[in-house]
Amino acid sequence: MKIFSAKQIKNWDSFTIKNEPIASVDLMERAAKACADWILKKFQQPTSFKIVCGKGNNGGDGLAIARLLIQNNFPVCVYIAESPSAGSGDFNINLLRLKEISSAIYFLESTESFPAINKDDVIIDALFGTGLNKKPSGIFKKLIVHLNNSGAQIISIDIPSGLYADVHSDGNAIIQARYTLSFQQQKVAFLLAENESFCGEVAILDIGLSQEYYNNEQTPFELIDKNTIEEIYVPRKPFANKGNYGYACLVVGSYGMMGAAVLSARSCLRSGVGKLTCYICKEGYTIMQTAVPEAMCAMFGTTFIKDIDNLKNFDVIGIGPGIGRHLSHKQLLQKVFKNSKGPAVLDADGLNILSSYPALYKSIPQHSILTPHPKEFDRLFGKSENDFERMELALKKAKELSVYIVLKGHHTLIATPEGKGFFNSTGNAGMATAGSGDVLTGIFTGLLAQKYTSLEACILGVYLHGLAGDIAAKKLSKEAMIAGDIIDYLGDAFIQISH
Ligand SMILES: NC(=O)C1=CN([C@@H]2O[C@H](COP(=O)(O)OP(=O)(O)OC[C@H]3O[C@@H](n4cnc5c(N)ncnc54)[C@H](O)[C@@H]3O)[C@@H](O)[C@H]2O)[C@H](O)CC1
Ligand SMILES: [K+]
Repeated sequence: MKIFSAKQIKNWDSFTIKNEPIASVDLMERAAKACADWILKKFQQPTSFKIVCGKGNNGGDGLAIARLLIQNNFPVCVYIAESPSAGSGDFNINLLRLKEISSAIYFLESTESFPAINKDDVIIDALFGTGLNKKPSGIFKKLIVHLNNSGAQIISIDIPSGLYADVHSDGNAIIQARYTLSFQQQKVAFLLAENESFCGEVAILDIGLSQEYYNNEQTPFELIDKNTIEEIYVPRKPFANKGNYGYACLVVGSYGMMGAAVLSARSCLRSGVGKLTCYICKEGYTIMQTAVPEAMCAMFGTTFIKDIDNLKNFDVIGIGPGIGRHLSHKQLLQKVFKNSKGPAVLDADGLNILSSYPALYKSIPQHSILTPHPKEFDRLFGKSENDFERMELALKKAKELSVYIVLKGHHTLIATPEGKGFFNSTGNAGMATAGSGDVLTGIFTGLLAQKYTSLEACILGVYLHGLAGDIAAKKLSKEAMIAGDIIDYLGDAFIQISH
């Protein structure tokens, strides 16, 4: 699904009003109804709601939600943060509607008028939405701090007030929501780790914005969902043999780090590759042959891989998991780059070695997949001040080097050479465990060998990896699951996407 900017969302709103057509106040009612329905499912009597509104359309949503909750017999008090500017048209209409059924409407003009909040109250934050255009200051800033300090649960409408939807919210006072009820689609800000403490659990509510606008509007950002996967996944052919699914090579492991090698080899095989050879060190031979009998082994070096040959036989080479950092690995990388038939997969120490020799960047095979976590990314391309800056840098470097950068995180970002950014929607905190990156490298290598393009391998790979992790977490808990479990549930993940 495409992800639009705040400006595009405003245009989407206007397009829907004009073309559905629907009166803007009725669209606001639809949004408020979707929120009220969600709230009524979650909270029972005698929950008392304190609804804090600005004077824009986000505040208008808050007033309409107040009316709907009162009509469902909940105790509701409404607080409107005063400002010199007049309320928006739909805010004013909803204020009149609310006044007909409630007198518990208070205007906040100074800190003295801030309400006392009970820990059991539920606050609904409708102060600012996507129309936030400057840092909250004065009474707004103080109000945000007051609400955060109350200890009560906060439900933010559309976006936690104070947070910008698509740029870094540098030092802003921002609501720390327990839940965010956002309209129609995710916002880029929700997908970046730096905003984790503000958004809470995000629910996306469908308010029926125009499909035509969605189809025609261009945006660099997309959220990978089941529809994206359906377009990419290719079922196996009944008459296939192992030759149809490619020959992969993994350059992995060293003394003390054979676990990484085993994990990447197993996940590569579980991703459907036809044949796999692992280049490993002598000490790893018995380990690999015993743990992964389906893979062939070639030994080079004693405690670490020193040199390799015959790389031309392979459809794809993945390098990095567990290889450690040794001086001779520069030559190893050069050999891989020189002999790759097509794109390669670079991970872990493969990336760390690369970052020590920037002169090698330009010889990375076109459309290779680089899979750094934020620290590895910073080592490769320099430090970023915040997640938005890092995201922009990933897009810039992907274009410059003509590679796919898979920036790993809760919502892993795939930055493409065409300047697009795909966020993953599967995965969970249980996957923050040693070895889960090695599993991802194996999956990418296996998918590339099967002739998925680099973009397809990236999208399908991160989605399957996260989905297998989600299944593992459900069966085993986020705490107890380990990287090997992600591999064990890859089969269930394939079954889910193929039905
Ligand atoms: N997207 C949709 O389809 C729908 C969205 N709805 C809701 O509308 C808001 C966006 O409303 P808008 O009026 O454009 O902006 P806000 O309510 O976010 O507030 C803007 C308001 O406040 C002023 N302002 C902005 N920043 C500051 C600041 N730091 N300090 C003081 N004042 C500030 C600004 O000038 C405006 O006057 C969206 O989020 C949804 O909640 C519709 O209800 C339904 C469809
Ligand atoms: K809000």
